[in-house]
Amino acid sequence: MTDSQTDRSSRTASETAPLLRIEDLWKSYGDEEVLRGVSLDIERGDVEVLVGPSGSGKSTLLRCVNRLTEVDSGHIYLGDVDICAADTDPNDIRQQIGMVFQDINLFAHLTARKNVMLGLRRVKGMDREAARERANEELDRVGLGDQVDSYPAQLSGGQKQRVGIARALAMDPEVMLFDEPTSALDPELSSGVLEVMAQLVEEGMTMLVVTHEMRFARGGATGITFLDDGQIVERGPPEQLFENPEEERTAQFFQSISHE
Ligand SMILES: Nc1ncnc2c1ncn2[C@@H]1O[C@H](COP(=O)(O)OP(=O)(O)OP(=O)(O)O)[C@@H](O)[C@H]1O
Repeated sequence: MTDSQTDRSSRTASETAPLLRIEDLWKSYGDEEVLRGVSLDIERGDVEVLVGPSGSGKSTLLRCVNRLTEVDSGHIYLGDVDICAADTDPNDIRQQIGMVFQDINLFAHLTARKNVMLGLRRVKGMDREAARERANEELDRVGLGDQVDSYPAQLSGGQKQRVGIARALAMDPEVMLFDEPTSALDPELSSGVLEVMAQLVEEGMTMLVVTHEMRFARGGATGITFLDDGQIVERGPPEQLFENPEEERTAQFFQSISHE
């Protein structure tokens, strides 16, 4: 058993307040109700995988958690901070809740190290040397210790994605959000990214992940949330959703993706 698994199983009652609480979230675009009363508690060390059909609202939910999308109503708390409150600075939230997107948006004119250093310098206010050292450490953590001086054009898609992960980790986030981090990558390039994500699971990182990688969901998730038409249909441990779902819609969904 790893340390992180021990930590999860030995949590005491006083420590069980969720790290992230999503409460009755509603979001529409025009007439389309995309999130319809979503509530979800994520505890420290949880790895929650969001699955659901295309257009069910998975990305929108992640974007609300990172304040990239404003909610219509409902609340999201990180600890006791209301992320959605008008006086909460989105930039503070984005340091504490790192996000990795499907599209890899690195600065092309900066090396991997400088891409990671940018936030450390500008947001954390670190001096150049400290930021350089920290960037090296984070790139090492994602297996790119030998690529710190490479420019994005010299890196594979999977390596670029790992630079993006290192950049988010450098902010010391409490939670990491992943929005289909491997779906733009060929299978062989995905594996390095999935290995880094598995390593973060081992380290006990709290993660909310949208992915079609069902092997990661089965092996790495502490919970699976099945979202359909903007509502949570079922949530439970991976064994339940994969093997013994309570809801017919969940069973149909997992059957449909097993034929893909
Ligand atoms: N900025 C936007 N403006 C208008 N409609 C949007 C916007 N973002 C998302 N939508 C719509 O909201 C619905 C849910 O989109 P969302 O991307 O959250 O779904 P998803 O479950 O992540 O889908 P996918 O698996 O295809 O990425 C879709 O119908 C989408 O077209």
